[in-house]
Amino acid sequence: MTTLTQLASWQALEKHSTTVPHMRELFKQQPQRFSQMSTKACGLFLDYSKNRASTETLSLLFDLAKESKIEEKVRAMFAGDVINNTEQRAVLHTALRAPKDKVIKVDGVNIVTEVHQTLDKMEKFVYSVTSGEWKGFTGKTITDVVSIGIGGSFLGPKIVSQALRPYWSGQLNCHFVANVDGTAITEKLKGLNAETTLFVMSSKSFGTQETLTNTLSAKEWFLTQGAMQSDVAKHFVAVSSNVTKATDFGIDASNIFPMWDWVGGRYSLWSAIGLPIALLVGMDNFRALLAGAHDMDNHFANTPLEQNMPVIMGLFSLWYGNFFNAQSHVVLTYDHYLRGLPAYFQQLDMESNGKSVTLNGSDVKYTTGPVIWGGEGTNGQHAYHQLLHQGTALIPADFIMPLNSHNPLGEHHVQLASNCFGQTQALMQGRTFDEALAEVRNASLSDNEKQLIAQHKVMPGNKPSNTLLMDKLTPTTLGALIALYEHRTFVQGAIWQINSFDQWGVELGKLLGDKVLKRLTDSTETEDLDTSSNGLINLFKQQKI
Ligand SMILES: O=P(O)(O)OC[C@H]1O[C@](O)(CO)[C@@H](O)[C@@H]1O
Repeated sequence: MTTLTQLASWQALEKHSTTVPHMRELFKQQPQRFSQMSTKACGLFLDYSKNRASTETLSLLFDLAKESKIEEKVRAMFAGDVINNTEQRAVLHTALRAPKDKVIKVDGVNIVTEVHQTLDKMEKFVYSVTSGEWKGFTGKTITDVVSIGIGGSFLGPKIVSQALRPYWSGQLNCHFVANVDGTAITEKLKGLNAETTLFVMSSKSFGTQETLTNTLSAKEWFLTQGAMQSDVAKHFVAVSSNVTKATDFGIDASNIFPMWDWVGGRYSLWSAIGLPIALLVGMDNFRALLAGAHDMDNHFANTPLEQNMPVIMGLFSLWYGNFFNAQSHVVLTYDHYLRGLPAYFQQLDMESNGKSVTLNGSDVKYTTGPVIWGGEGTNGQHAYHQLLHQGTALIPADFIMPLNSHNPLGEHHVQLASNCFGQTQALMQGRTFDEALAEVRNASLSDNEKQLIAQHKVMPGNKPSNTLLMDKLTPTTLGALIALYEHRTFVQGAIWQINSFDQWGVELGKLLGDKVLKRLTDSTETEDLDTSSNGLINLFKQQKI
């Protein structure tokens, strides 16, 4: 494998990076920049004109994608090749949204058939619960769902349910529990009625401490509310690839929804892990979510690199990380329903591309995944946007906004849009010293004071952003949007020559946590670790400082 930094396109980009003019200049030089640097796919519109890129930049970035054999790597993923080389697994979240007639084989079995069998099982279950056919242990209809899971088995269902709030059928309410902190489950259970509560336990491995502990506590609570052990089957269902462990745990075999090794946790909301979503919005809307993602899969797999949205977005993020030392990337959603999306993209990208070893085991010699963070516009404008505009760090931004609101209330949406577009403009053009001085010209200040104020008002601009628009937030556009970010993550990982589909760093945390747990629960003083760990463990045992 040729080292990434030895590629001709990489070296050309390195040289070129020092020559790209300020974006103000680029907009002057290229009058058609907006139409030339925007694209539409799967109900999404991407304006990428506010990036530090000339036509030459773009062509060099696409050269890098070609030299990195992106198209070949995309084909390998879709075909089910074992691209997760450290776990010897195929990576086929795309199969979860493939139509019924598609054939994708893993170990000789057409997994699309299994996927659709599971979707049908979900459909029956969702109907049974929402129609009131499914009864709790005292014969009452289910009103509340408590979804227990963590990581990918939590964040996807939670964020998508939140985003699709306008599509909730209204029969059910859903509560999500992830943290092992007993406060989380205690607070969720307050006010719930065991007779009308259904627990969905989501764990691919069925071995995750937080989820097992929370489920046990939920079961204990359930049994203290007048229910018997034999009632558990009416109130506990599980989603897992480990059916044996789930049945051993006491979940009725008929209440277990399967998932598979070829789906990574952070890519699993499209599987039965999405059951809480389907319970809330109904199966038609869940299938629409899958259809939107499938549309983006087709776009990604079949569109030339130059018009390929995930490729374009992936390349730009890499451009700033590797050639301008950007260490983080901000996602700003101008829609209250999408307020959780930055956290979802954070997990997706940072768990995937937070790697420092290449596929063949050598240390990477370049920056890989950035810190992904963000929040809801306009709130962030009155907080951390200050640093985006005038801080010393370069932080590329994605602005995401539906053109039509689900709640068209007076002037709210037009004001929201003006803020969104205004921010991207301000980031791009900044404010020069002369402009700042002109603004304070008439202030009753001395010349020196005016100069000083103007100096503080200077904004360098040239801060890159993408703007993603959609007509309206629907299950379909949301599916396409999330799949877009999944593929953007793939593009970057593929260019960096890393495995975006394992998570050994997280696994080590789990392992050490288990070892510490043993020490915390035995009665002897801990002396065999480093002095800090010994000290902290022993303080915990004493239960006072
Ligand atoms: O679904 P499981 O097996 O309980 O795992 C939960 C999460 O734990 C991780 O393995 C690491 O935290 C995630 O990738 C995964 O989504």
